[in-house]
Amino acid sequence: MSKIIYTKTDEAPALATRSLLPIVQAFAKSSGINIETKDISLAARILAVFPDFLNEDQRVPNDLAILGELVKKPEANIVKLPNISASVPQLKAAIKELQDKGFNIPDYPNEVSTDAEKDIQSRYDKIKGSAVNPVLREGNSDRRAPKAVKNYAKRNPHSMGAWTSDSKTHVATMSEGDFASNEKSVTLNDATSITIEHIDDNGNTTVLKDSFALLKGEIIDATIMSKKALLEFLEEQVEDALDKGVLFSLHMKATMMKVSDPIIFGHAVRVFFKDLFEKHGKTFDEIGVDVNNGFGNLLEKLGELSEDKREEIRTDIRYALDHGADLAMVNSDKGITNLHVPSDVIIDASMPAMIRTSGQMWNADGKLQDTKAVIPDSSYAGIYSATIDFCKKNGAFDPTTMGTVPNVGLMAQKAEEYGSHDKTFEIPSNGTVKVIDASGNTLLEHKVEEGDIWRMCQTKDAPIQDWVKLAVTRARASNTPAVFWLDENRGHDVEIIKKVNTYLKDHDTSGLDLRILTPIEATKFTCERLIKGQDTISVSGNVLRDYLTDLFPILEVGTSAKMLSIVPLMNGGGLFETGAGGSAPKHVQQLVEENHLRWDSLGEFLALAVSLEHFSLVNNNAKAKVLGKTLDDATDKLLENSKGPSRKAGELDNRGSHFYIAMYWAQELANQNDDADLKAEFTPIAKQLVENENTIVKELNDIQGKPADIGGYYEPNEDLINNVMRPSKTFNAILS
Ligand SMILES: NC(=O)C1=CN([C@@H]2O[C@H](COP(=O)(O)OP(=O)(O)OC[C@H]3O[C@@H](n4cnc5c(N)ncnc54)[C@H](OP(=O)(O)O)[C@@H]3O)[C@@H](O)[C@H]2O)C=CC1
Ligand SMILES: O=C(O)CCC(=O)C(=O)O
Ligand SMILES: [Mg+2]
Repeated sequence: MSKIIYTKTDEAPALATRSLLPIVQAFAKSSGINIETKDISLAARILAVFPDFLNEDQRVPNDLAILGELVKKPEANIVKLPNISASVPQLKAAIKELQDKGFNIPDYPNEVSTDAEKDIQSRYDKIKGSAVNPVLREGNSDRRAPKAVKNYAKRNPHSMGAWTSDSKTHVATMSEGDFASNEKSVTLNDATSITIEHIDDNGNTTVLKDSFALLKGEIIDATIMSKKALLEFLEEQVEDALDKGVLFSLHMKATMMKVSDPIIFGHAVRVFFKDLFEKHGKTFDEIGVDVNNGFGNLLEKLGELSEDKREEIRTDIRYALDHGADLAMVNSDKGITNLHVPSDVIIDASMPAMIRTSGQMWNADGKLQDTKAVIPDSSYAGIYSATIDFCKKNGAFDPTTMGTVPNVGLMAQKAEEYGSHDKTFEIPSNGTVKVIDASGNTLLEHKVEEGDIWRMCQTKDAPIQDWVKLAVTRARASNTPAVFWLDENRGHDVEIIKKVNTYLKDHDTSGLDLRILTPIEATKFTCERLIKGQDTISVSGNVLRDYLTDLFPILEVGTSAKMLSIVPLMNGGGLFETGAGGSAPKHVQQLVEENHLRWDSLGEFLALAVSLEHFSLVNNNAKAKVLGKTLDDATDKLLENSKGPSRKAGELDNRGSHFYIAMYWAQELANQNDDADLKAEFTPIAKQLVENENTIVKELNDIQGKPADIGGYYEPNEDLINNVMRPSKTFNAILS
């Protein structure tokens, strides 16, 4: 039987689910719509791959693998909430919590020698980083701000920091030796299989990756980040930040780019703390410091040293922080810097947040300061420098008048960089890396040096065709100009441009304004239009999809969580992502401290409405259509009446906002005339909800202000979390 799958994830969205899902299930039940959950939380994903370490009753199914199969089938209808893309520190914390709860799973091995350790590490490495989204995304992405959201932001603009032309904020990026400069790309005329080999200067060959299949028409590209060039660049930037009196701030995507970016992150930590590593490097090696997992790893490991040694090193760290360039802070009260944990500052969200705040970040004194945003690879850094230049010239964007930038993103089947981690290698010695096809021809070749990062990406042809089609469809449906953000100076983009030009001919493009511009030109073009209130669709590859769907939404509507984020699956199913934002760990902290959840489930409301509509089409279920339409109308009403969560304890929070969506939804169902059964069912429910509005809201607000116990972070206790998230007896009684 067909159903809607609602994903159980982590942190704030998972908390919200405990409150929202019972409402949705109650509303959908009489229409024959089954809403089932699949648990893809970090904790569940860990438990799922270690059945051999667990008691029978502790084992859980591998829900992610099940969904990974489902997305390839036409019946797929999945509402996907944001989940943790775990950095190593997060992974270790989750393992520890599960172990403390009696799950006998192994530690994350820091170093591996035995086969057993290798096996454990490889299981954990599959869970690490962005391990969920790439599995589910069997389609391209269509993200936009719904009209109601845009209108709400125009009427209730979020704060925007002012920009002046004398701001010292800037983006620093490499001009040579980086991924962008070294990229080579080819399109395959025929299907083949390839191996990746490293041949050292003495002629010894190591297979980096065994033979794997490629499809006809697939684009592959390979490139390197030169370690030498990177270190030189980082050293210059640390010095320049000190000279200019701006904050040094590194912006990476260590979660998605889970092999390359932690390595780059580690280099940045070592360069920033150069004297410290020169003086104590040997000690750090002895205690197994691995700053690819952030400077926090070093601080943690200091615990293994004698008190004297530890104090000596701490003194040197303080000296380095006091006399070096100022570091951007994640939490100045707690002394957590930009370099502490690779998952604390994630470029897609961190750069727009900075641009929204006058180009400033927090310094060690908790004050805002101009910033040097260090983005080593220059492939996409230009979009941020162009935006910053635009703000310096024109001032901050004005949410009350600016246009909107929907995105059509090439994402399906692990397209481009975001699918590259199983083909990314830190090179052990000088030599050559070759991609060799089944007939022994070398398709791509790079000279490499010890420490360089070599990587290869794949982009299949069918997703590109689907993406071009989606772009034309969106441009037509919204009558909006669409720009392909592609750079004719990059190897990979040249191959994509050829295909775009070919596949555009498959569609009726008459009267449409379609262009291909480099990312920098596209940024300027889009920004010029934005301030005139004009809309422009960005049609982009996978990385820019990620960057642009945080950048513009955060400027336009304050957060990407309010975006409609649809993934039309290539085999006919639907994946409905909620927003484009993450899972906001700060929100859980606030709930635990003062029982207030400021998570806004707007993204969930929007996703559910489209999921219901999709369900009605696929299953010929007219009631589902009515439910979807009325949910959308209820969402409009919620926005109109400002019933989103506040940020302060004692005021309406996530749970209160869910009460209002239920009340408005019931009212819309009572008022519609398309389905008499639903009208009859929901008329008395709407009445009860309205009559009890004050009681329920009071019940939901009165419990706030005190700590809330949910019995865990990664694996909360089901009873506790349900009690915390469903505290209104009156509301629960009406729902049941
Ligand atoms: N699709 C996915 O599965 C994604 C997962 N992630 C994961 O999420 C985690 C956090 O990522 P991060 O980059 O910090 O980005 P987030 O999007 O979680 O957070 C940035 C800020 O945006 C605001 N925000 C985001 N969503 C909401 C919401 N629904 N309601 C209210 N405010 C919201 C919060 O601001 P404020 O605190 O001011 O209220 C938050 O601190 C990481 O583990 C990351 O891997 C990240 C992106 C996408
Ligand atoms: O999967 C992830 O880690 C992040 C995804 C993301 O940021 C996005 O899709 O916008
Ligand atoms: Mg993103």
